Amino acid sequence: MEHVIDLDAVGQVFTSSDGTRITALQGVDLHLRRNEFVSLIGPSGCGKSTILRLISGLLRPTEGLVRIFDYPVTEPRDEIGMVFQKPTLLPWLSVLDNITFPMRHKYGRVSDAEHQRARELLAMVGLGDFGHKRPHELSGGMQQRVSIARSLLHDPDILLMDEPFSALDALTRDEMSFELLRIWNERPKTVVFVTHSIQEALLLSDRIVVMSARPGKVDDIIDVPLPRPRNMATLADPVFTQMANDIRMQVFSRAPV
Ligand SMILES: Nc1ncnc2c1ncn2[C@@H]1O[C@H](COP(=O)(O)OP(=O)(O)OP(=O)(O)O)[C@@H](O)[C@H]1O
Repeated sequence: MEHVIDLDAVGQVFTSSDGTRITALQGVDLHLRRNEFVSLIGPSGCGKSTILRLISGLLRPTEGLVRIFDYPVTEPRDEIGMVFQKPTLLPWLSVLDNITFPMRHKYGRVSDAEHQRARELLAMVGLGDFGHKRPHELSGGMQQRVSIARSLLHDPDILLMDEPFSALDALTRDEMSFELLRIWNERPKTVVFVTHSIQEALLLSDRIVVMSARPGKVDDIIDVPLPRPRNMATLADPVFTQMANDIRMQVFSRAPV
């Protein structure tokens, strides 16, 4: 099985402003396959976002090795798209210009083909008629759709998503999960998805990485055998309910009191 992302014995120690050393990650081994959907869950501060930053090349590990397509990660790369908790759109640009902004920023220009692709992506996330609007004219869910479209403009092989739906209301959140599954189905890629929601992780993932409290380690990697395509009926599947309970017990039993 081909690995797209490899973390070998990765450790991360931060030195805080008062000189205290914080071991955020210790001995993390992770091997993620092409086009699989993997969620990271675990208690607050166990290093989930740190893992995304290491994969993205925004951070270099203090121990061990991070590789993408077998090459050590030394800097941010074009094969990777990122979506954060907040949509981080530029308020003075139109929705379409927000989507093409990273290209314009990096290469100084945006080709006609990229403009066309931006319009297609906007249609794909259900906002075909909103390209000329400004971000403040859109709801939170719509803004997050724009940031997903932006992350897909250069058709990355890897999509890193850091609690992308956590700022949304429960209904929009479910809707966005199904939408993400549809997009992932249309444009398969390796997705690493950080969430605090066990349900969200189960609904979306092929595998769930359960992390233990700081110093963050991989506690368990759980295969999710639920059939695809997943939909509303998946939420009522007895396997879903049982797994959600089991994982909840596992996470709580490891969390610091
Ligand atoms: N730049 C930094 N300097 C110092 N400490 C840091 C830095 N970045 C992260 N940390 C610490 O490393 C630990 C892991 O942080 P990280 O944000 O990866 O956790 P997380 O699991 O994503 O947390 P949450 O679920 O609350 O978002 C935390 O204790 C955090 O305070």
